[in-house]
Amino acid sequence: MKITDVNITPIAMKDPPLRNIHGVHQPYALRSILQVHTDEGLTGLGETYGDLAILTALRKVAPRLTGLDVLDLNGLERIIRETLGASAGLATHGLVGEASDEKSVSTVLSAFEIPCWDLQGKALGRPVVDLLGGKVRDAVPYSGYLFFKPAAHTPLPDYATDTWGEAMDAEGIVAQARKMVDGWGFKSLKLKGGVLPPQDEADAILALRDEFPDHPLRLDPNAGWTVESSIAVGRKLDGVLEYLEDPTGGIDGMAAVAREVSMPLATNMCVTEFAHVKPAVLVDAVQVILSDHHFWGGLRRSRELAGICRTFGIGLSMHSNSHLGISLAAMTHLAGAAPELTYDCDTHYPYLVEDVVVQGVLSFKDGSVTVPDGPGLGVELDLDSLARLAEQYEKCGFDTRDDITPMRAVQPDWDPVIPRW
Ligand SMILES: O=C([O-])C(=O)C[C@H](O)[C@@H](O)C(=O)[O-]
Ligand SMILES: [Mg+2]
Repeated sequence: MKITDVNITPIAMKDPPLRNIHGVHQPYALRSILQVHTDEGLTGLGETYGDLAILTALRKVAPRLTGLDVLDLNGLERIIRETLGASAGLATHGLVGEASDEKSVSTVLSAFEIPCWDLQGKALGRPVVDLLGGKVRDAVPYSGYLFFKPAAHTPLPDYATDTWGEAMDAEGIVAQARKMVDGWGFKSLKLKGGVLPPQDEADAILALRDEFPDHPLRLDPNAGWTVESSIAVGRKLDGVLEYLEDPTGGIDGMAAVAREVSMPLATNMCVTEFAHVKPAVLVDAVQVILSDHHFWGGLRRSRELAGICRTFGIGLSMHSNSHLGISLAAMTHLAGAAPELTYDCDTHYPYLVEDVVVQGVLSFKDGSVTVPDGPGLGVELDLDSLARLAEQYEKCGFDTRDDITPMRAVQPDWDPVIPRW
């Protein structure tokens, strides 16, 4: 089956004012939706970041894929490397570690690899999870992702504010967690930190522990703390956290914290490509790696990462960014076939109010998503929704994720310094 044509559609989806170390989410999050058409009349779906630099790279690669066999993933990688050249360097928003040429290649590779898996599954009449070796679980557990947030964006966007309300202290976070747990059934909780002083965030975790005595808890300040602050929080939360995620920056910084705290340290910032694994292992910097097929190079590479984690006794979890149903399906197939993945995966999905896939296939029950059993990814594009979100992209006025500028609308002297505390 050969690729005949590729459509890449940038879309914008409404997104609540979620806070993080950089600032606050814009009122619209951007994604690129890929439709890869073939000479057998089948179309494969994909979803990745919508930032202009990535969109430009995708558009450069797409015409060169005509004639490629959808099973030839090595050929796909070769074309991408040839097209992007040695200086592929796409800037990232910084919350997933440093940009690099290799990471850019991996990001673009993943974007096209997912539709190829979708096509392979559709051609065989089998779900992607079967192509990855078969199910090790019928449903993939996700964790409830908590964010400090104001009630509304500043300035107010042209749509109604979200239903989550304000959560700028421990009480607000517990209320948000209650909604997540009661509404979605999540069995574990992750708090996005780096917003309040570390001791206040530790207090929010302790409040969550009181309210949810049996839920594994995680805290992730995106490298917002010094080594000293990280150790202080780690000691305060001894026995409370399932893992502490990226408390501080860099492999050496994480190693210094790891030596002094009892809980595992997790990362989606200091080990984000294969070249980072060896230096991290040598100093035992991280005990859990959060995979993310979007920047680790797709499903095949994510399986390789899982094998490396198994080899070195490193735990495997899964990272997320604001995403839609195509990505949720890909994440669920991958996790559904990965025995190494023993932690609940991250997802931003509860914050989503609109999607490009036909509803009904992907739903959360008891915090888990059943692995779709239709051919390929098992999800179908809703063309009307795609057109509406594409129009929203044209009108929204953003072409790149930027959490700093909207923060300055609230606090003009905002300085996104890392580490902050
Ligand atoms: O685990 C993480 O670091 C993330 O999920 C990064 C995201 O960009 C998150 O910080 C967000 O959505 O603001
Ligand atoms: Mg993280």
